[in-house]
Amino acid sequence: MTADIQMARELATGAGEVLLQVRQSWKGSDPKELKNLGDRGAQEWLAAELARRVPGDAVLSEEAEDGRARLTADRVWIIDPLDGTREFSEPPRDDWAVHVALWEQGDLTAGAVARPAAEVTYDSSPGHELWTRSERPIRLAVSRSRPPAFLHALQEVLGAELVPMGSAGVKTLSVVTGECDAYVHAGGQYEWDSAAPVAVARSRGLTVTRVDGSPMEYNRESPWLPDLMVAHPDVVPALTEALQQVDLPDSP
Ligand SMILES: Nc1ncnc2c1ncn2[C@@H]1O[C@H](COP(=O)(O)O)[C@@H](OP(=O)(O)O)[C@H]1O
Ligand SMILES: [Mg+2]
Repeated sequence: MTADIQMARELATGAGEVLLQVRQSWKGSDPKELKNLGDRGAQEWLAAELARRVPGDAVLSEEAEDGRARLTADRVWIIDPLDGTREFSEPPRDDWAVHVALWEQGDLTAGAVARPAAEVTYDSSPGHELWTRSERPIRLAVSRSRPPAFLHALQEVLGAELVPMGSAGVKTLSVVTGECDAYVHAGGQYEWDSAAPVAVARSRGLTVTRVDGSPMEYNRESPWLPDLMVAHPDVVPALTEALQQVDLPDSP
């Protein structure tokens, strides 16, 4: 494991501990307040750790203003301090995550996704064998709160099962573990929603592209990165064909 992957892992896990404490000590009744406390607590802890450990690196975070410095930086940490904010605010749900990725000169070079309430952290270190797919209907991970309309069409074309859950990180991890065969999203997301999950998924031998088959690219001027496909390689031909038959949302 490289030092950067180790650091991504420590940061994701550490922010997860902060989030668990926030959830445990919360005595309020408005879930919005819990969401805000979580977003802020994890962001503050991650920002302080990054400033202390790698003061020369740039940061792109869902919860901080986007400075231009990252566009000329060699190293950019792309972080989502709390992905699946909605699920975080619904204890005891555990389908929420912390995303920490590192982009260096054109590509993701490290990433970790923590699922604090499930007590697991996955990272992008090499050496993990891809799981073997057995014959079964294709299982697609899908947002539990706002499933994109095209997924129902995709489900029909493929004869697939939809598996609802919160968080882009958790959905990607469901493909990493073999619970699902693919996670296909379109219609809106940002770089921080997918960077760390994509780094982990690639390291496990999964296929990761935009829904049109083009590569996922990070640290672009606009952090808007509205679609992705993470899939076991065995289902990619069927998925690609099915995607051509459904109406995908426009990706501005
Ligand atoms: N249409 C859309 N536009 C912008 N962001 C979206 C989106 N659909 C999903 N996301 C983001 O992707 C993450 C996973 O969402 P979901 O669980 O519904 O699939 C959430 O991140 P956050 O929880 O960090 O805001 C959510 O905000
Ligand atoms: Mg997010």
